[in-house]
Amino acid sequence: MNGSAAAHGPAPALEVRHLTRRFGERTVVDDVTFTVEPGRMTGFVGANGAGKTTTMRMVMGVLAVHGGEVRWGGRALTAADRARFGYMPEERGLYPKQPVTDQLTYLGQLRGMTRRDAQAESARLLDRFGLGGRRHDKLESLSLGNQQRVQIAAALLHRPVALVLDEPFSGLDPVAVDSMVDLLRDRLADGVPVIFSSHQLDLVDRLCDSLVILSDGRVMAAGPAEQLRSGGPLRFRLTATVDAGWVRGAPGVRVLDVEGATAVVELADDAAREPLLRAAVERGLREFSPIVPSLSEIYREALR
Ligand SMILES: Nc1ncnc2c1ncn2[C@@H]1O[C@H](COP(=O)(O)OP(=O)(O)OP(=O)(O)O)[C@@H](O)[C@H]1O
Repeated sequence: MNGSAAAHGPAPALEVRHLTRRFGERTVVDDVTFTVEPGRMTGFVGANGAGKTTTMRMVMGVLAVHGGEVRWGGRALTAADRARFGYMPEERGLYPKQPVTDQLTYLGQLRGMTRRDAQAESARLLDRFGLGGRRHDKLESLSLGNQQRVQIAAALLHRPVALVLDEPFSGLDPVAVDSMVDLLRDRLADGVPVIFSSHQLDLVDRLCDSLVILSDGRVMAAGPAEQLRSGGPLRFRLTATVDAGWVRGAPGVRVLDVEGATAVVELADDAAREPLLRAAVERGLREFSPIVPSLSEIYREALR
């Protein structure tokens, strides 16, 4: 298949380094650095206006860069590299009046596929989305969710070596999200780096291996999900045999919740763990378990 990651060996990481962009006097992307590792689904989150779309546009060469660079395979990303990327822009960009399969085939050919390959791959993708029967319909006659599926098919058609997806899940029902995720997982298994922006934190939590959190054009946190989770606050749930009110006096311990014999606490640092555990044992310890934060909690924490 033309341009497939498998045909070229595993894809390299996509590295965003000190990327900066201004509009007039305002710096809307400010020294942004993160890495999208091959085979990792990276969620790109941040409030409205944080700079996600602007960053993705610079990665894809749609918008000029005012500082920093994007690297691929250890060198500056080129237009030829980008042609092998899959991009789903915020402004979706397919033609409403054209039949679905015609425009997918055309796009595939633009990206170097043969007509036959492009037709076969668009048929396969449309089938995977349950749209096989609609392939000759005009795009505008499809529901918004189905139009979104076609947009995704357009980004995936040429088996891209990296995926940059701006809000790919918005407007999709849960079944459509799952079929899209299945397709993305196929690409991830080939070692393709995937970054997608989203406001749906529950989805990000469920799907992402890594996270980039942006606020006002700056990276607040970035890295593998497990690393961000372990770097979060030290929270524990502990249950003893007596009323848990006693934890309130424990040194280095902030009490988040007490209910009967159970308390949820946050430790100032790791040194507070041992004395707390000893005190709990003296009170008939039953449970002392770490609370692993969800990515959405990490997100909220990073933006505080
Ligand atoms: N062409 C432009 N001219 C002037 N300002 C712009 C332009 N494009 C974006 N901006 C501004 O840059 C900032 C970042 O916008 P951007 O669309 O990148 O944010 P975002 O994180 O993608 O937001 P959303 O989640 O709402 O899509 C915003 O304040 C926006 O108004």
